Amino acid sequence: MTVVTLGPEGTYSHRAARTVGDDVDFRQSVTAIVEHVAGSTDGRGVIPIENSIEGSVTESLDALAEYDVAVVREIVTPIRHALLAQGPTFETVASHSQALAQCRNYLEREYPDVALEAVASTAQGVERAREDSSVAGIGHPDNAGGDLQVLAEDIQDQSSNATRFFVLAPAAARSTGGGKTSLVVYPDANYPGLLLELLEPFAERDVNLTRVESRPSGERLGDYVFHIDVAAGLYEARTQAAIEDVEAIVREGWVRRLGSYDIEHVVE
Ligand SMILES: O=C(O)C(=O)C[C@]1(C(=O)O)C=C[C@@H](O)C=C1
Repeated sequence: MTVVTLGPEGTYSHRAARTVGDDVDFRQSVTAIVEHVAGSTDGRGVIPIENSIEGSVTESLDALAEYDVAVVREIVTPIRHALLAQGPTFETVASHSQALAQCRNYLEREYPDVALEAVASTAQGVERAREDSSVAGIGHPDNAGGDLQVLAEDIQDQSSNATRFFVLAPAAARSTGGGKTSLVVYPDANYPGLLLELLEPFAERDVNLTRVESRPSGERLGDYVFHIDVAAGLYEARTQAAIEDVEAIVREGWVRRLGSYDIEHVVE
């Protein structure tokens, strides 16, 4: 089975995808990965969802609201960034915007005068550094080699830096088994107490929420899509009952069950 993820070779997404399957294929954006999985019969995709320093990967959340796919596993992995370049002097640091942000304090302290360039992935930044001696990349240290040296390791601003990835499958592969469930809720309404109403069905049944994130719906200013994760499986009566209550509240909008899944911690 081919696993599609963010390329080129050497991204953190690639490292997470290798735990799903050996045959990895690359796309240039998270949206392209989700679109591929949604249109496949048996495809798998791995996308970053949330980082412990920088928070949500918003492109991923928006793609999950747009395409009908299933979440079948969560992978949590430590993110330990290295600074890679051909030599100690460079003018630009190129990396994924999440990685640049995760190393913000380090860069301000050690390289206050360099320009920052956001590219599609950490590995693409490393490629830029391999081609151009005036550019350094931020990425996994395993990307060093050839002309590229590791100038510094563990440059992320918090040593506990970690990212959650979702493993995606076509909607038909949705599972009700697992310790966590992800939902996307679009109320298409706005009135005082709406969010409280949406969360009460879970509290009443002792279902612990592990994440609530709001994203602009794109329809109009102040209109939101909510991404809700709970620490309970869809197979549980309490989860089903809570979601039915939410569906009754958002009659004008929709609720998408992304599925239930378990978490895997991948250390390297
Ligand atoms: O650019 C990469 O290497 C990615 O896999 C993307 C990504 C992200 O979007 O968060 C993944 C993990 C790290 O948090 C930094 C970048």
